[in-house]
Amino acid sequence: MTPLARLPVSEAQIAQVVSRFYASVRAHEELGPIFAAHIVDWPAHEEKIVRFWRNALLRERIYDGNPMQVHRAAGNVRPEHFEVWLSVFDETLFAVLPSDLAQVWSAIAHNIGRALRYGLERRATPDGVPVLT
Ligand code: HEM
Repeated sequence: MTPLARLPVSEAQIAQVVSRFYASVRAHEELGPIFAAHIVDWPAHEEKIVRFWRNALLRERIYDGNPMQVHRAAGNVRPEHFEVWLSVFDETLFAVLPSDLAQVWSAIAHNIGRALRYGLERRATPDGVPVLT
């Protein structure tokens, strides 16, 4: 599959994954409080994330946010959280979707997670020089 190919996933499947994933996140001992510190309107958050995934997987131009900036600005999102987030996400994908589809979406999520994590690790200093810690 080329990087620009659309994944054979339906809008309904994306909505189902997002809804089930955030239900698990809300109940998760470590992730729950991180999100609770930011999200007051869960339906609005989930709608935004559905648009994010429809943009990433179906190439629909319906999300134009900046996740890198949002995660940096959140203040309580740390690089080590990505592993936990991705394991809950994988659990959700394989529970909801046929496994070949879950596999491909999972690989895409891990790539995005790697990029976001890298962005968090390279925290910029006031003079613009990244701190590589
Ligand atoms: C592959 C991994 C991840 C993806 C694809 C992802 C995606 C997103 C997206 C698209 C948003 C909305 C950005 C916007 O407002 O436009 C968001 C918000 C958020 N994410 Fe993530 N995320 C990931 C990992 C994480 C992790 C590891 C954490 C921390 C445990 C996290 C915590 C949050 C929080 C708290 C918000 C809401 C921030 C706010 O509205 O102030 N995310 N995420």
